[in-house]
Amino acid sequence: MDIIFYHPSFNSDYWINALRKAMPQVHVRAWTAGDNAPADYALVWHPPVEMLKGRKLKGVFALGAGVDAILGQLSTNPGMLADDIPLFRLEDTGMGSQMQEYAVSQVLHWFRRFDDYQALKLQSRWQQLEEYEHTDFTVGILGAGVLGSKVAESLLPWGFPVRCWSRSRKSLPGIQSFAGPEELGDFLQGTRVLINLLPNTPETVGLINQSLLNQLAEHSYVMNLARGVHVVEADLLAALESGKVKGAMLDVFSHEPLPADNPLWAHPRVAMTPHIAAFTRPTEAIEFISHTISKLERGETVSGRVDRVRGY
Ligand SMILES: NC(=O)C1=CN([C@@H]2O[C@H](COP(=O)(O)OP(=O)(O)OC[C@H]3O[C@@H](n4cnc5c(N)ncnc54)[C@H](OP(=O)(O)O)[C@@H]3O)[C@@H](O)[C@H]2O)C=CC1
Ligand SMILES: O=C(O)C(=O)CO
Repeated sequence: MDIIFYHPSFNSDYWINALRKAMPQVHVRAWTAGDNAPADYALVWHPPVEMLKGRKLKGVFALGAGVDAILGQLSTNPGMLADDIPLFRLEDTGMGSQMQEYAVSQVLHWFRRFDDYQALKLQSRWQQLEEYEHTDFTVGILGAGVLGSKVAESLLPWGFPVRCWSRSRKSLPGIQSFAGPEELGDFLQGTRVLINLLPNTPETVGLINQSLLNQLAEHSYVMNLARGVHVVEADLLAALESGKVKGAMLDVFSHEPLPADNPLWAHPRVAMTPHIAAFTRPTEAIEFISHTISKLERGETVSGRVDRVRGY
């Protein structure tokens, strides 16, 4: 069996060696331009079209959780991957716990008013503020998939009311589930902290806009951990100006790196990180991929297959 590997920024030698160790019976090679030799599987992130075009593969693995980039490539280059070649993505593989750390630390930061205390500190002011109540700090998570459900679970032990919104109804202990567009309004009403973990699809682009933000609780907080295109930046800035939204924590942006003249950089109530909420962890990712390939080779059912029509 042959596997080809391409990632624009990962250390290919490291990955190839680790893949060979995990699957000693398999020939793994880094794909380079002009390599048209046959392969059974491709492991990719932002692959050049020519890498996949015309290949008769048994499967393609995206080396991340989101498949918006590769599906975007496919929509402009339909011949890049035949419809019958399955596309897989990484499910958790160590990203869940990273998302939990990010979300819990930021929710606690807002809940304990460290943002307000930092602002006071910058004015050299010693002032004790009124405490927030857990009951006024409902956390609502957009997306209750692999990562959203893990984030939801991690917030429960801290005493926050937690709810999630997804396409299908969930049954997660202690978490209120809202499903579909008809229940979005009820989900937003009373949500104080909104965490986004939706995939980037035609239905979710621009979802976090003026209309959605207006439905949140007063002095709410927005955390975007999914994709920049989910948020209409001008609407978020307006909601911050009006005070409807008190603070935002953004990991992802419509244009990455965020251009130097973007007003989000200078906004005092916007915190940001450069798309680091969750990294692909090689050990866990390779375990997932090798396990999935073994099952596919045995004709068994696997999880992680992307529904290309649905978009995630
Ligand atoms: N910032 C970063 O470093 C990283 C960001 N990400 C982003 O996180 C996203 C989520 O990852 P993951 O949890 O693994 O994805 P999943 O596919 O497991 O979960 C997606 C969730 O979104 C819900 N959903 C999708 N479309 C809609 C819709 N139209 N209306 C309502 N709910 C919808 C799904 O509902 P249902 O369950 O009913 O299908 C599901 O609950 C990725 O797509 C990626 O963009 C991922 C890793 C790192
Ligand atoms: O896995 C993903 O989708 C990512 O965004 C990793 O940065």
